[in-house]
Amino acid sequence: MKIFFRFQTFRFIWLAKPPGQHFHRDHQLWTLTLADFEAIHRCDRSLPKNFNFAGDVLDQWSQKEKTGERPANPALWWVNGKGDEVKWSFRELGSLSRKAANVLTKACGLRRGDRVAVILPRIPEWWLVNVSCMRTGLVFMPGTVQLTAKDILYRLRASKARCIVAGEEVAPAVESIVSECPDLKTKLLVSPHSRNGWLSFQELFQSASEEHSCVETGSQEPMAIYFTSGTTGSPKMAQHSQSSLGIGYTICGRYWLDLKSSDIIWNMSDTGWIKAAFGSVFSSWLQGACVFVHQMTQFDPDTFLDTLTTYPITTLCSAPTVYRMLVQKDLKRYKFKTLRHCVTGGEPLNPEVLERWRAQTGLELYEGYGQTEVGIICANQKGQEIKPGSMGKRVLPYDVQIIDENGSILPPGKEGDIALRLKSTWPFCFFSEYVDNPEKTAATLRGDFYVTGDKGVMDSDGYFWFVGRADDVIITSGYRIGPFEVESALIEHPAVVESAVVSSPDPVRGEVVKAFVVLSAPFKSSNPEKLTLELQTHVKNLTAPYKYPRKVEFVQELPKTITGKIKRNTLRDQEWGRK
Ligand SMILES: Nc1ncnc2c1ncn2[C@@H]1O[C@H](COP(=O)(O)OP(=O)(O)OP(=O)(O)O)[C@@H](O)[C@H]1O
Repeated sequence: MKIFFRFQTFRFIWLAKPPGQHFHRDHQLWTLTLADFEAIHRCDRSLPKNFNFAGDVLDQWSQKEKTGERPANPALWWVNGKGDEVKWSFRELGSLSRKAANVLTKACGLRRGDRVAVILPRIPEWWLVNVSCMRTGLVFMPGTVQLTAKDILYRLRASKARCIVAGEEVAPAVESIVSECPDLKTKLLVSPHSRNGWLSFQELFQSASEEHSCVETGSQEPMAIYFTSGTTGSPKMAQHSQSSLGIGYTICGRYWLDLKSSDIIWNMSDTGWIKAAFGSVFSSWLQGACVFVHQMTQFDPDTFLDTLTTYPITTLCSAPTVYRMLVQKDLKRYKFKTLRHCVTGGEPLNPEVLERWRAQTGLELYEGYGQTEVGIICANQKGQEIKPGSMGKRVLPYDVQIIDENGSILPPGKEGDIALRLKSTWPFCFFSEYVDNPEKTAATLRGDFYVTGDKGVMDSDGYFWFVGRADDVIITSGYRIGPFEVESALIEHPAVVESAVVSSPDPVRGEVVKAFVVLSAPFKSSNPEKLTLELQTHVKNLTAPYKYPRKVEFVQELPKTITGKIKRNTLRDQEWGRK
């Protein structure tokens, strides 16, 4: 409720001023267009020397609003399910983020290039702080509110952050470790209440000026640091530039998300992950679309479906795990009047889930494949035929290939490492480096390629098929087995909600396939031995028989990262007694 009133006040202040009075033309306006950005992707045009997403993109949309060239669609539409709502136009976002920029530079004394850790839930301030970091040249480092004190300590120390912006959810955790972070100078609290030792964002914001000139950042200047999901180890700090994020998501916003300025996109990602930057900032705002946010603290299928039927959302972006849960419901009961485009990624999407989504909603599900480091690499783009189970075709400007251990390109149909060919220069939409970790950055290279660490196959039509993370591939009796194929076979059985397939030690074969299975409600009390046999026969009938899980364990849930990805390595370590 507090947030609502606060922002209603901002809105009132803004509307009380004559339109345009506080509009700033910071630099470069309209020297670059979306067509230019696409030309950069196609390598038909070089990167501009300077680029700033706030000045060169957001302020352009603000200008278009002024001249009526953009539909009357908010830039940000936030709800919390309790009746509170915030709607900002691009002009409002511009004016509010200039105030926030002054809070960061004047009141907090931060300087261009300083790193700012931002641990906020899905509240409008997250977008304000993000855009104000762009305006001031500060390096934005988001983290999820689910981080523990230990996680926060790791992030603050590794990044040498100068400032942390957080809410009350994590303030006690920050206080418990702050003495171990000598580089941290400022703690900025986003809350209606004050707290000892913290500056109050709300108070400083109220009195901050709207006058601010956007910093003229270089295209390759650092813009953000993203910690990877930590699916396979400690999160790595992938640093992105103004252009890698600010221009690099043009093609996928246009052709994968199929966005136009009249669209309203609901991207479910937590604010701590690059998927939030991708879907709720860059891809969408490059196209001038409205970003819809529901501040759900926990995913709840019923609230989710109500939201989708209540608001005029046109585009949905969510992880496969969400679609896996949704297809358990009777979706035919819901009318999604405006929804027309659904995408997913971050994990493999089982073909069974795609088929069930299609059958129940009449909508396609467009899968994309990407990484924090390099953005979207492959996707089923609008207009392309979808092959269920495939991640689609390569996305410009990437030249995606399957290579062997020597860096040689493998022919279609052969399994190998999914890799991106590097021309003479580092692609502009790549991360710049893993901060302070040149060895890790160098380890991603093999000959002329950047190696993703995933195994896959390309077919003769140029579609890519995910086999598994390189470490997840199971080698048994000389056969190589990708967990995804076995999991996809298992989920076709009505007893299986989801599963994780890993290697397990075996005295004869070295390792064998083991499946951890979460059962659907009607099968929860089945006889385990009988059901194991049934599932094994089912997999043998659907895939090459040697892939069937020799061991099956029924579990209540699977270990997952905060982003919802299955942590197969945890189960594998457990099997091999490595814990
Ligand atoms: N459509 C997809 N199908 C299969 N796997 C996917 C898909 N999209 C993403 N992934 C997986 O997610 C990985 C990228 O995720 P992210 O950048 O969040 O880091 P992470 O690899 O999960 O974490 P860490 O590097 O810390 O272990 C990809 O390398 C791939 O393994």
